[in-house]
Amino acid sequence: MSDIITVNNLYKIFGENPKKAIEALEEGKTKDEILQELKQVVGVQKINFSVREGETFVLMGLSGSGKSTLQRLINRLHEPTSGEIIINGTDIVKLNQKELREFRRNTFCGMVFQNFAILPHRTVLGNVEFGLELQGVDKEVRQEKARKMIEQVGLKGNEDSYPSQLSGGMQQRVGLARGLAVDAPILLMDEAFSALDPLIRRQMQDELIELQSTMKKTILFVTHDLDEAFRIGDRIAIMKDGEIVQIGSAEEIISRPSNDYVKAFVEDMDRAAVLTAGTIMQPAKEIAFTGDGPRTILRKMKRNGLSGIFMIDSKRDLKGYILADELAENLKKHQKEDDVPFDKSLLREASKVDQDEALSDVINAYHDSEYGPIAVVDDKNRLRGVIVRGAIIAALSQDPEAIDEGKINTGSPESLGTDNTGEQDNKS
Ligand SMILES: Nc1ncnc2c1ncn2[C@@H]1O[C@H](COP(=O)(O)OP(=O)(O)OP(=O)(O)O)[C@@H](O)[C@H]1O
Repeated sequence: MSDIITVNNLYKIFGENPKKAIEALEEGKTKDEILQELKQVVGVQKINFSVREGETFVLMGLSGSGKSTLQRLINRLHEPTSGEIIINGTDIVKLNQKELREFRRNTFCGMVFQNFAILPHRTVLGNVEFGLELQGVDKEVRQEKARKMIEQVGLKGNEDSYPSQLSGGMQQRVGLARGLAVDAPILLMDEAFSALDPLIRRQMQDELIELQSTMKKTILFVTHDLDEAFRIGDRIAIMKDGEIVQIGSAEEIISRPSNDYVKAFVEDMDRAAVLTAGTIMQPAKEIAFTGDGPRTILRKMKRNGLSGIFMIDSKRDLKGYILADELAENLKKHQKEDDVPFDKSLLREASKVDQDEALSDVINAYHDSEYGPIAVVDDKNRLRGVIVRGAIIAALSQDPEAIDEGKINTGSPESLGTDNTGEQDNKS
């Protein structure tokens, strides 16, 4: 995916003397000190990031952290104090007003706001076609597009209703349909779902994810809600005092917060719902191959102190799990033979999860597993890694270093249930 928006060293100072404020920032003064001493408000500072085409990129932060200011700079509703904003190869800071109008029309779908900002005297259809009308699209074409979009957001049958006849959730669908109907690559959403009650809000988030999977717009979404950011964002930029303090996927931010501020922020998150099997797995260091003889496999296990081992074929296709005790028992029966083939009845079904499955699913798989480690596979059943009990505990214990090191935490959380896997856990 190529970058559609690139922002370089962007500043926005509100006040009469922005140059002085930027100098003070460079000297290390804080936003508060600059407000006190210079009476200048730092909107955003030292902003550098890129958004990829088709990505849902979320600006997240507390009130006053600068997220709305940053979003408004991106379509130049605010004039930057300094810096570059390159969209599709054009530095929009350099455009004159006429060029800017044209550029906006072809680039932005318009904005979806918290207060819906729909026109009260227009019907649903009239509202949804409005953006296309501004673009100068013919009535017939725009109404056909608008009707399609109304259907996609689940409002079919309400084309002729007026906003006052609709619930909050329905009004926001109108706003969303209006934004999405416009044939432009970037959709800006500012706290779009914040006024909705929690259940409807979640529904709208799900629908946005669903719509986005077919529409593939680039969405720049502002929210103060971390749950929302993590649910819908491919990547999230966390802002504080006008600065971006971390950019990453939900998993990256949760498992590796860049500083104490972010760490405190994500502490209350439901980590089990956000981390995936792929994030917490470790490489499968010792594996048995289908061509290996049983003695070789047993030697491998003994050498590494393993009580079980996964077997794969030459394409890494996962074949099953072998228990050392059972293999040793089986080999005793063939002590005097030279060339013993591997007895396929020793191959047990491996406990496995897909690499994209959430930690909560991994925990369930662990519960159901009879013999310990969980294999992590891709969509072709190829072995990608293993998850041992210690990694699950480390992931739940909010200790990023423990995840890196696969460190065992001796505290056994009830959520993992009975430890029927004994010593084999950390050994595959
Ligand atoms: N037009 C303006 N004039 C002066 N200061 C402004 C203006 N707009 C924003 N600010 C200041 O810039 C800073 C960032 O504000 P901004 O609205 O971008 O934050 P936010 O993270 O979007 O917060 P919220 O969620 O409350 O909207 C704040 O200190 C705010 O007071």
